[in-house]
Amino acid sequence: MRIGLVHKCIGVEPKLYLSAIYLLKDLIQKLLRKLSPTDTEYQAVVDSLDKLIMYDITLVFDTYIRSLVSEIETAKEKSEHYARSLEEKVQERTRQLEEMSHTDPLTGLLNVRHFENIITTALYSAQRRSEPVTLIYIDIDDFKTINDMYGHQRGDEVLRLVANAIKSVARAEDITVRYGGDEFCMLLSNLRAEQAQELIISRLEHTMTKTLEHVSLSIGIAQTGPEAYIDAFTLINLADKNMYSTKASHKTDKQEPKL
Ligand SMILES: Nc1nc2c(ncn2[C@@H]2O[C@H](COP(=O)(O)OP(=O)(O)OP(=O)(O)O)[C@@H](O)[C@H]2O)c(=O)[nH]1
Repeated sequence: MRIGLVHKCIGVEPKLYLSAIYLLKDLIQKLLRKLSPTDTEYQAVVDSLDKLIMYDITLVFDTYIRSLVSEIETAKEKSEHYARSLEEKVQERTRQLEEMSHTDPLTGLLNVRHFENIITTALYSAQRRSEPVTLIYIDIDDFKTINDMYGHQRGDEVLRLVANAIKSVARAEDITVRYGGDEFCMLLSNLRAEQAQELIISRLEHTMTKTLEHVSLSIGIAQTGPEAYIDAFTLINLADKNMYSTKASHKTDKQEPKL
């Protein structure tokens, strides 16, 4: 008995199979006609032959169709799998692009554009919870001289090292930003200025002495809340102003940065 799957595998089309089997039936009928002694006997054998051929056709077509259905299902599964992996890739790429658009490529800290988008929301959240927020403004002293004396590449390395020091002292909930060329900000949630001095700034200065001993930072600090709140712009300006006071005091005993 022929099996549809085999027909399919060897590429026999259903119409070819049908024409072959009808040709065979015709030949057998002609032979039976000659061999049968009576019409009744001939008709009985032809009826049996018809049933046998019908059985064969049914079997062949059943297996043929089943094999086609299974092929379609496999193709469907493959295309669904492809669509799923494509969707995952698009999602991952979108996440990466979003992260890139929020991040400063040199230091990996948040960029100023994204910071300006999120600081107001952060302050509103703190106000809703009646929590203090402290902003630290950091500027590298004489960074231009570092570039001039040691080259732009070394300057970039210093920026990365300062950023790493900032990241290493920040808590998970803090926002760390490259604010401009050699300027950085840290927005510290639920922390007062005195606590920030103790917990963050002193640790940052300690880390700096270990990694970049002769590079000094000017740091300004400003707090808002929990009694009254100022807006983001005023908070940044206040910390910046305080940073400049520190810088002015650093300028009085100025030394060249050594790397
Ligand atoms: N290597 C490097 N330099 C940069 C980058 N962005 C800005 N700068 C340089 O940073 C320098 C900042 O110089 P200033 O604003 O004069 O600051 P400063 O020399 O630190 O002086 P003070 O702030 O007064 O201590 C400029 O010379 C910029 O060209 C950067 O991505 N990489």
